[in-house]
Amino acid sequence: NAKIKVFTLALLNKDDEILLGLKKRGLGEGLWNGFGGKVDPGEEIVDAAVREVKEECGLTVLPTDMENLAVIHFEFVDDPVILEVHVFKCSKLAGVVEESDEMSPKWFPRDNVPHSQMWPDDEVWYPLYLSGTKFRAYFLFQGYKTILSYIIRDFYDH
Ligand SMILES: CNc1nc2c(ncn2C)c(=O)[nH]1
Repeated sequence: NAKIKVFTLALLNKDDEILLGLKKRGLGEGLWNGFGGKVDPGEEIVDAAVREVKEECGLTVLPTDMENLAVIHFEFVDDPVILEVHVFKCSKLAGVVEESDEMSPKWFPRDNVPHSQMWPDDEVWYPLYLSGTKFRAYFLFQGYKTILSYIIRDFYDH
């Protein structure tokens, strides 16, 4: 009785930096991550991505400037809920970065992010983000720290 929960994840970059947020509560608390969250019922995924960026770091992004990078499915042993994370990247940002209840934002060099304080899967697929390769991926987790197995297929359009 698998149930799919759809999330967004936006990787915002400017020149050679990426904006990450330190999650203050909820799923991924204490980890640095891109900005995103749940997609509301009836909401377009890209619109949810735009909404979450605004809510979590104050920046305004146009839906047309959100580039689809990946769809990643996360399964957790003994948990029927599968997370379907739609990863976007965007480099056309407007507004001023603001701290929110959810996130403490900080700019990092794109090629030097704090992987030891990020989701373990990020280290696996982050090089594809840096090289701009579109991909689909599946990760099987045991708890939130251990990856039991994963598959990465490039160019998820087909
Ligand atoms: C489970 N790994 C994982 N989950 C995420 C991520 N971003 C949002 N969510 C819910 C991520 O990077 N890894």
